[in-house]
Amino acid sequence: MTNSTPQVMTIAGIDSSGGAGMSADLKTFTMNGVYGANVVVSITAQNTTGVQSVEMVSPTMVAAQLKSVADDLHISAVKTGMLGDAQTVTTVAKAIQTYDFGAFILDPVMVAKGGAHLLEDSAVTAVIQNLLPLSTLVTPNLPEAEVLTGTTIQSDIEIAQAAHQLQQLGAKNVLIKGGHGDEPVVRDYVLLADQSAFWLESQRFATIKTHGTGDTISAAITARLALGDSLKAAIIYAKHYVDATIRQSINVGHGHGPLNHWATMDATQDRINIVDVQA
Ligand SMILES: Nc1ncnc2c1ncn2[C@@H]1O[C@H](COP(=O)(O)OP(=O)(O)OP(=O)(O)O)[C@@H](O)[C@H]1O
Ligand SMILES: Cc1ncc(CO)c(N)n1
Repeated sequence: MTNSTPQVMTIAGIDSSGGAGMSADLKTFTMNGVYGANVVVSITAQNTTGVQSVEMVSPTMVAAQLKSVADDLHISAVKTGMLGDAQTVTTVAKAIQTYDFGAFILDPVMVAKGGAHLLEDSAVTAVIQNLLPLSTLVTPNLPEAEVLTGTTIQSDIEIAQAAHQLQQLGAKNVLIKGGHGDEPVVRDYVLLADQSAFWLESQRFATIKTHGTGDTISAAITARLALGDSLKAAIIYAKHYVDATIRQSINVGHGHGPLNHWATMDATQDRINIVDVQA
């Protein structure tokens, strides 16, 4: 199907306040010039102060949505977000093996900014066994990288080791996000399939309005891959985009407010340092 509009898909939970999960993904897709399909695995009653309630969609219904999209659309990159439980994880893994959705970005969402658990503990093994080996790129934050590798990560060396371990578990490429913490410089670590590695460094923007940062960077990577970027270019672009959405902040809600998805990227070009390292 040549010349069709670039189409991507998010498989995720929906946040009623519109800032994280599927809503962040769709806003990012739209702002970055790709068409977004959406397979809903859970509904969350959520706002910028926390998650009040979660209801899972049945695995049968998740599978039906995936089939409907596969039967009609031409998806060239797919990302997953909140998956909730082991049954959903295995349902999604089966679909990714059955259909050709192109590059697969696995954002292993576990805990919301306010502390609510978005993945049952019993589902972590399912993610490791069923999804990591299928992933083009896995994008854990530091706590998620610790859970997936079963290690404690405190130093740069431990971050690099965790990235290697995630590759050994089957992920082709790894992005470990460093948004958590309060150091003045935010540092994300990237290990690519060819064993090249680099840090993406930016000044931490002093704000609590970071609802949906992880969803947004992984959605932007997904969009850029569908537009034809190399993975490295897509990751660097996405880092610039999420940086702009954080800095050009908007005022919504009373807690961890959402990002400005229509932020412009012109002023951010010099803000991200790319530091190559020996993997
Ligand atoms: N205060 C900040 N200033 C600048 N960049 C930030 C800030 N917080 C997060 N980032 C960047 O946002 C991106 C997402 O990182 P983060 O570690 O917050 O992901 P996450 O924990 O998965 O987010 P989520 O809350 O969506 O689960 C990374 O590129 C990170 O460097
Ligand atoms: C539904 C949903 N997915 C992902 C996240 C993480 O940002 C969240 N808070 N809510």
